[in-house]
Amino acid sequence: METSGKCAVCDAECKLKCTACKCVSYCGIEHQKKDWKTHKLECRPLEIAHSDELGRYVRASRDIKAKSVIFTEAPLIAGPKWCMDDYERQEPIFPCVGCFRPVRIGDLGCPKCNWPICSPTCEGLENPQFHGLECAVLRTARPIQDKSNIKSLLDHYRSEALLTLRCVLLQLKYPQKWKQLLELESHEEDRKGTKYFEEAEQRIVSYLKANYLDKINAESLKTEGRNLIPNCESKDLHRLCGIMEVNALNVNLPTGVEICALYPTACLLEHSCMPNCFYTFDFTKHYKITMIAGRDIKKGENLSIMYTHMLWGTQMRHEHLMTNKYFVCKCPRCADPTELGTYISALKCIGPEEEIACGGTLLPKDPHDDDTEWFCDKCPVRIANNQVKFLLSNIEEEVDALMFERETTVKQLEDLIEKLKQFLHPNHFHIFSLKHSLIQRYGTQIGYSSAELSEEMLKRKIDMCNELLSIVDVIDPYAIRLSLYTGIILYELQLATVEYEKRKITAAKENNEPYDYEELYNAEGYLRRAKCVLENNVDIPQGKKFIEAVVRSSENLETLFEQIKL
Ligand SMILES: C[S@@+](CC[C@H](N)C(=O)[O-])C[C@H]1O[C@@H](n2cnc3c(N)ncnc32)[C@H](O)[C@@H]1O
Repeated sequence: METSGKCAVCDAECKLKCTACKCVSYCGIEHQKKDWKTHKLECRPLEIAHSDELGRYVRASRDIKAKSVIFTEAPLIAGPKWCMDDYERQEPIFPCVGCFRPVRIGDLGCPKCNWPICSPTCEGLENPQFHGLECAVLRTARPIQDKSNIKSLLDHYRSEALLTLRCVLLQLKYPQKWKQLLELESHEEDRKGTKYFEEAEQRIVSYLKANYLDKINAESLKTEGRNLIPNCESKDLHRLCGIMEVNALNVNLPTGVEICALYPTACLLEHSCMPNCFYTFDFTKHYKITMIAGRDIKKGENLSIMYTHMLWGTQMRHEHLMTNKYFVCKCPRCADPTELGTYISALKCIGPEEEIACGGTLLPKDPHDDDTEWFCDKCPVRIANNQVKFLLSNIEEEVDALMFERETTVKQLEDLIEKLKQFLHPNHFHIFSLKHSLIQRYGTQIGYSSAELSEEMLKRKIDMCNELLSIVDVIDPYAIRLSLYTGIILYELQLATVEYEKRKITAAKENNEPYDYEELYNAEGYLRRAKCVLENNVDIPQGKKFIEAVVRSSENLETLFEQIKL
């Protein structure tokens, strides 16, 4: 492909580009060879393109093999979570301004600005990409009067405003990063008047201006005749909030703290409900992101990640993408009322008359339309979307209440599943999450240990695992996004299968009958697959825990095989 540019070696106008990444130009083969040692470190199998529908997007510039690293990059900026719920704002735990380690607000403060820190020797305090620059701004605020009042402390030290401040300050020391940041999509016009805009106004924009930025600039205007920090009018700060809303990736640290980061290339990947890439973060190297191919990707294919939750139904995903990212996803799953035959959003029809259930399934006519009708595939029943929404919001409350309980019991989960089956398709995402919890309790909860489970219960667990597997295999066939969920299902399926088979082995021995190994070989296969899909989760505590459990189960199964063969 030929496009004009300047030679990376001699700066001459030229038309040849590196054929692999198409990002760097050369005047000829000689200079390309000369530059290869440097360029190969950043030569990436991608190119950035533009369309009216997507804005900028990224596509593969050559075939990419599954599981290969597509690129690694450092963030433009990282900071504490910028968009919080009310309950999060009341938490007295604060991410250290230097390194995000969780600390108690009011305990220890930065020696210069007094914002919460983990230790006066924390490395991030001097680092301009973390607290180094902002410290000079934060110390200009009036000191807090009542340090014993947690509420005033939380209002004075607003961690949610720091990322916006860090973005603004980028221009002072990192002009190239600032330029890249401003090139990111902000949907600033679409945001105006939304509740997110209003919230950002109250919690971030007016707070930063009133307490820090306006004062600093008024002072510098007086003494130096210029704004010390340019581009920090309300509209500029709102644009930055828009950039964060549309692009920021959440980074869940092993400490449980959630932070947000913006990346120059990773933030350009488009959304798909069936993405072909996934990413991991390096917590030791300042939150570098690594983008990995989730499956084989063909040259010319767009690279995609998932911006929303894969286990939500289309209407919830649609609402999230519309209100936070301002677009309608047109992927095959979103366009199909059955969601690729999984029926993950489907309801049960109660029939035209209350007493006679028709056994049919209710589906939305147009999953994207807020006024859509839901129709039954067996009888003439039609339901308005508002009614469905009302039913689902009540169900969601009930499911959440149970899931957030400290010790949810098997009985509670079984009862709620039975109750919800009257209204929801058995594959519905609410039932999916309850069943996913339940399979992990069969075999572990007091009174339900493996040995205590009846044959019928073991069978039920096996069936449930297979049902869940059949859903994830359709919506995430390469376990790109649901790898942990899938790994857990496979692990639990194997546990129940082995326990069931052990009993069959004992019975076969007692009756002097031959034993058929098939199911045990299947269990071996579940473990192999679990190991493979969990690979992506080595860096997260829950993933690590399950990988270790899978390894232990493999050893146990090997021992069992040896014992039977004796
Ligand atoms: C994280 S940004 C991606 C980069 C962006 N296209 C740009 O030009 O900077 C997200 C925005 O890209 C667009 N986008 C991403 N995926 C899309 C999709 N599947 N369909 C339509 N627009 C999409 C939307 O405007 C969305 O708000």
